[in-house]
Amino acid sequence: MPEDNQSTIIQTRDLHKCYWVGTMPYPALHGIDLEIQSGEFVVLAGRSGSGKSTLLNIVGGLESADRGQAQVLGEDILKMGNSQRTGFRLANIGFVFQAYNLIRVLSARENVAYVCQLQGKSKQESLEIANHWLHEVEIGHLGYRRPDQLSGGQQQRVAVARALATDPKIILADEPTANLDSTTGRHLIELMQRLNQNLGTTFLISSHDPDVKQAASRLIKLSDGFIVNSWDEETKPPVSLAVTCPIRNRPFSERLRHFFNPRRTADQQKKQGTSRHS
Ligand SMILES: Nc1ncnc2c1ncn2[C@@H]1O[C@H](COP(=O)(O)OP(=O)(O)OP(=O)(O)O)[C@@H](O)[C@H]1O
Repeated sequence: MPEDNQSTIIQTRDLHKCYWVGTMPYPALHGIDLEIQSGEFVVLAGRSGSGKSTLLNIVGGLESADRGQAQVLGEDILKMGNSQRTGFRLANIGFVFQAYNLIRVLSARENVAYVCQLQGKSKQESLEIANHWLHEVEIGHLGYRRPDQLSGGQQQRVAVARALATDPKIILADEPTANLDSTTGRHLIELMQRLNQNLGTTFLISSHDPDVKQAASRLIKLSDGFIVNSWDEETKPPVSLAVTCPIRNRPFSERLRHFFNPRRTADQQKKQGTSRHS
């Protein structure tokens, strides 16, 4: 059961992220303040490009941010070095991706066991854990099949078993039903809900899928990199891309350009920001 005394398990403050393609900035997040309590089943909704994956990736320690804080289980994940972050992820966070991301040459149970071996468990113990979780996600009988011998829904169940096998506090799922037909997607989300209720694992899921949104204990709406209360709410234009995309995070060529002609860079960014929101 979810913990009665909920505590904040994920918290971000003023989180900014901008991607660069050559000299063009692509702002993704604008000052995101997020709070997730342990045991919640939260869905991040928003149209394509609204920043859902970016937010999940930063919270999961897969990407850096330009500015702000991201506390996961009380630790500032943005301040960790690479190896510390990898260890933290392995111990505390399970990932489920839209494209399953299974290792093609390994069987379902080997795929699940692999993450346990990364945690330092023996092969035998890891395979036993894998069997347990494959049964939990109702495909225990398919453990010896490779991913290409499984349906999309079955592969995603393997991915969920793999995410759970390390006994994480948090599962981050990026569009987990996007490649599944609606019935299979519904079954998967019901399974995730059940696991959330039985194990108390916190789920943060990004999705466009109405069935997933329906299942949420809380829905967070993202629009153009902002959290909004309703889809009608106008998002603030990224007036200050110069702030969102700090100089030190820009590509070298862009830093040089800015150094020689800061005005031109600001104008270029303003134009870019205006065109994105016009
Ligand atoms: N690697 C990248 N390089 C450049 N721009 C990127 C990159 N990744 C994301 N972006 C941009 O950042 C913004 C947010 O993208 P993100 O993938 O987080 O959105 P999303 O809501 O997850 O979209 P989708 O639902 O299509 O997966 C978009 O404008 C996108 O084009």
